Amino acid sequence: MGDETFRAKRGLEGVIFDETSISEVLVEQRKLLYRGYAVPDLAEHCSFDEVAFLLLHGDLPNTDERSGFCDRERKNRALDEGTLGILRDAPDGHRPMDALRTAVSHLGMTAEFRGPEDAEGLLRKSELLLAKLPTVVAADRRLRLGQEPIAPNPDLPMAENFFSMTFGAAPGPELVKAFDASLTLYAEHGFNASTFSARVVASSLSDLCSAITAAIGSLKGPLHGGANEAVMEMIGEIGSPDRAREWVLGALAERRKIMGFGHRVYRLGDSRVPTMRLYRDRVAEAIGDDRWIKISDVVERTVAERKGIPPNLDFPAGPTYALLGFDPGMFTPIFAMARLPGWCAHVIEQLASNRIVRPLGAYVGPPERPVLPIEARSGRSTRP
Ligand SMILES: CC(=O)SCCNC(=O)CCNC(=O)[C@H](O)C(C)(C)COP(=O)(O)OP(=O)(O)OC[C@H]1O[C@@H](n2cnc3c(N)ncnc32)[C@H](O)[C@@H]1OP(=O)(O)O
Ligand SMILES: O=C([O-])CC(=O)C(=O)O
Repeated sequence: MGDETFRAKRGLEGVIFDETSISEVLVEQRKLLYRGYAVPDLAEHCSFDEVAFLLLHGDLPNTDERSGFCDRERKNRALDEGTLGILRDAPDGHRPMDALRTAVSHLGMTAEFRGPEDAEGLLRKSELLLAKLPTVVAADRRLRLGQEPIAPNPDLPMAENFFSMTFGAAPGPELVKAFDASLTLYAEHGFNASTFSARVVASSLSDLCSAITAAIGSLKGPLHGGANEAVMEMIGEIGSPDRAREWVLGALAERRKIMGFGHRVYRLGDSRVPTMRLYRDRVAEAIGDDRWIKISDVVERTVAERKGIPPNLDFPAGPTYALLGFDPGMFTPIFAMARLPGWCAHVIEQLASNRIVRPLGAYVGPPERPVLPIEARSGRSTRP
């Protein structure tokens, strides 16, 4: 053991890393507040653009602030040729999250993203990313299917424009509202893995696009944002409600994790699930297809009975996106579009009172030993 001898907090469980005024998770009450506002109220009464403004600027916008914010968002949606070229040249069979991560990394080199990263510069660049991420996600989806990207329509609000760029048209208002509410539910969640990644990168005084690139890489994993895709893969594999119980019991017997269940912070249940479930059920009813819900219900009951573990937001969100017509590869990129204002707010907060993030590790490797000449070394393969 070296000097750094102490018990490691693996996964940083229970560690308070810093103060934040962006969101508050009230575990016992199963509540989540964004800057003091209850998230189900925001999902019901506000659009995602207002929530993005709230996270980035500190409070809900008034009418003038909202119209200025939305005008800038509509004006900045288009991608430069270079970034579109990255998407066009992406290898066949690529993962959509890889395309998104690479596109954001590329955007960071473009002229639009140059300039100082003082408070004003960070807000300007955060708003640019907010406008451009949906365009990247929709364009990549169309190119993957061999279709030409559809240009953003500045006459449409954010959610309608995203449907238009993806499918050519937006569905009815009830379905658009369900999608928009899901973005609000995904927008921010404290010091989760991807947000923490963004803050770590920002803490070395790197730059916003590098921080967001890292966050996207972290979100992609199935233990975090990638779970919403994995949920739908599981439901698809189960196929019908009468196979669901057996499938779950088999997976648990093999000690496999059931995607969309469990949470590091919410041991009693994810505060966002009831709201997402409500919108999922509305979408299923509007479409007249409750297949995924019936399977989900059996999965949820079986996991509760055998493990006592409640679902997290990804569990109802996955089937909602499938019902809205998105392919599973788009689910985690949609999560990233939604989480973008949360990530940017955290980078801004980190830099407002920065200290480089540099924890310690408890060394458990070999003690000090001499460097032998190469002929005298036993080598790894012969080591006991
Ligand atoms: C929006 C989001 O990002 S929410 C998270 C999305 N991720 C998922 O849905 C992936 C599935 N869930 C998981 O892997 C975990 O619950 C995590 C990653 C979310 C949390 O991980 P941790 O806090 O480290 O919990 P950990 O993995 O130690 O689980 C504690 C116990 O519950 C069990 N457990 C936790 N989640 C699950 C699950 N989904 N299925 C089955 N068992 C589970 C573990 O096996 C462990 O049991 P043990 O003590 O008998 O070994
Ligand atoms: O908080 C977490 O660890 C994961 C999560 O639910 C989120 O990022 O929305």
